[in-house]
Amino acid sequence: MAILEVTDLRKVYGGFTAVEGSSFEIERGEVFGVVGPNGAGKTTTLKMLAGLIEPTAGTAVVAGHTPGDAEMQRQLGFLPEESPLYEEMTATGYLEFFADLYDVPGDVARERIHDSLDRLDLEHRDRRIGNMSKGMQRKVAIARALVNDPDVLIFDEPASGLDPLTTNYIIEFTRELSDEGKTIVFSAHNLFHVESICDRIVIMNDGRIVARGTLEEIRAAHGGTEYHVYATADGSDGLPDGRDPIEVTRENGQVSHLVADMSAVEAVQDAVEADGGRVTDIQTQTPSLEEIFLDVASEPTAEGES
Ligand SMILES: Nc1ncnc2c1ncn2[C@@H]1O[C@H](COP(=O)(O)OP(=O)(O)OP(=O)(O)O)[C@@H](O)[C@H]1O
Repeated sequence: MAILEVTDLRKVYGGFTAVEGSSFEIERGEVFGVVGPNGAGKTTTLKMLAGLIEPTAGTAVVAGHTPGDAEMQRQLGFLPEESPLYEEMTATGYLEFFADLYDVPGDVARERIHDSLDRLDLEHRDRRIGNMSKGMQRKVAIARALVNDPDVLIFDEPASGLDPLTTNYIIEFTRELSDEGKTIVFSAHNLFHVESICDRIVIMNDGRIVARGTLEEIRAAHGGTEYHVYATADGSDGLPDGRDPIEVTRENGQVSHLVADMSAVEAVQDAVEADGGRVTDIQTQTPSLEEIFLDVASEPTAEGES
């Protein structure tokens, strides 16, 4: 069952449309990625989901509640892209203060906060936040999104600008939260992270969703998997009309035929054998999310869906 339902969400700032007609559903327990180039409308979308900005049109429903309603706030944890923290407070003091705002009983709050900070490997918890490094501050901000033990977490760029070790902790922690059943909406520029933890994604460009689905679905819709058929002979002349390989290259006496599907692989095999050769290897070539992203982000935005 969808825990988050977004229908025709739109945001116009003055005369400028930042988000145009976004619709998607997120299932309970999913890690859902929102990716796109700078200015695509990711943060605006996430803030509308979190009830921090009012949509111009459309609706976002989280666990049956509309953003801003008190019960929805209880079910939601939001990590903003840039999180101003109270610099004079210690990490634990700050987190206890936020837990109190959510009416979390003191002993439950302390245990929850220490558990989150242990798992995020945050040292020096009684240091003033203003004296903490950027990575430490980000960990405190993540722990803040968890003080009310929400079912749905919205993480806007959780690991941007952090060193690889801290980034790794944060990505691994996000994965663990998902394993524990949390639903996570996640925006990131690092597509490797998106690829490694998201179940489904939407790619936004100029305020619109331009691709959506699992990575496999998106790959299939944008060229999909291609196959390299390596052989000792070039059978491409013997292929039936319309079955030409995408590309034929020759290297070190081997001929490589690049083709788009398994039936084309079989056609090449038959043609190579008819030419007196044999197939020596078949390898798949799948486009990375980065390649697809560069492709769809450079296309003029004409929404192909919803
Ligand atoms: N308060 C605002 N007033 C006017 N325009 C805004 C406002 N907030 C955002 N925008 C514009 O809306 C567009 C989408 O911004 P948004 O921050 O959602 O993009 P983003 O995809 O999160 O980008 P980034 O990856 O750079 O964080 C941008 O052109 C931005 O300048």
